[in-house]
Amino acid sequence: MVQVNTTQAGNGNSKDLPVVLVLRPPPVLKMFEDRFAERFRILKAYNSGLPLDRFLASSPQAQSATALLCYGGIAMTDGIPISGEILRQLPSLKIVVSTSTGVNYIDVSECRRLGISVVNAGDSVSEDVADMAVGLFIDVLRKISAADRYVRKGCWAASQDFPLGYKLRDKRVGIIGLGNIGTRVAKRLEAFGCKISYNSRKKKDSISYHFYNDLCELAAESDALIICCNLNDQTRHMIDGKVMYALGKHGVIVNVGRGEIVNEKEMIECLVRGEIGGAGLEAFEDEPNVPQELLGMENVVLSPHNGIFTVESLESLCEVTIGNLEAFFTQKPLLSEIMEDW
Ligand SMILES: O=CC(=O)O
Repeated sequence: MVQVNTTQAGNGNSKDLPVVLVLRPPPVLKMFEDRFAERFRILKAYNSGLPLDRFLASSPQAQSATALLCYGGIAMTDGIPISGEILRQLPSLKIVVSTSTGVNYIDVSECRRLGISVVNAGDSVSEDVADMAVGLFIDVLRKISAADRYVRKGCWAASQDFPLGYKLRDKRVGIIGLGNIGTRVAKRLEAFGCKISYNSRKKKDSISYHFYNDLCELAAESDALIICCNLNDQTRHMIDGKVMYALGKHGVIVNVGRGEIVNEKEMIECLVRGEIGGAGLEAFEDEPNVPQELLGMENVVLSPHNGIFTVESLESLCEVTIGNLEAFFTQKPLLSEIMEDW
């Protein structure tokens, strides 16, 4: 039997509170621990001093926990995949609360089979991720990061040439995944005078943007592809060399989804051979390891998967996470349940 220290700041009587199991603390829990601790008893597997398997098997509290709070797929952090193996070790589990939007690190079909609900960050961080996508795109076209390096290195003062950028207006942008984030990227870029088309699982009847079922066709008709979709078995490596070849020599790839949606090796080959024009990336296949080749490319803008990390987004993520947990414990409708397969 393992007793875990669940002592929480600002909580004198945590024993009466509903238990929430945490394997690794999500950034939002670290930032707002007091708010969580006022409402829930956080069962901190990471404080047990035991290997996870042993802790889960031997802790009566873990065995009776109905809610699991987790995160994953976001760099600068070290989330744990919520595999079928972990789920099967938690016989009382009824809900998995993800503080990430992407739930590719959760075995969602096993959750369904076991009757466990899954909720994610909902729409709480979409605005900021959309801003990041647009920011990366503008940076690639207008070379803002490259210009910053140029000034700092003294190249301006030394009268060295700086290459021309490209205008944003009139660019044809193909959005891949027109959900909460993709829709916002589209709205923002429309305001800049871009022409929007999209690809998603199915055509959306209420949307007037041109829909392409075929990614190569979308790429051939676009100056940039902005990846905003989920990672799943259908989308893994769907942006490959063929799609990039269709995008063409001036084409730009922006990825604010997950690294594995792009075939990174083929993207690097295309960039090296000049088969695409540039990339703005905040997601990589093996985060936080960014391939060495990308580090030296002036036409590539890199960001450490930090699209959601603003004060405001973490605040609203805290609200939706606590809201989902409270709804679950009081048998009210969940705020952001994942309804279909991802
Ligand atoms: O990548 C960010 C998220 O999934 O929330």
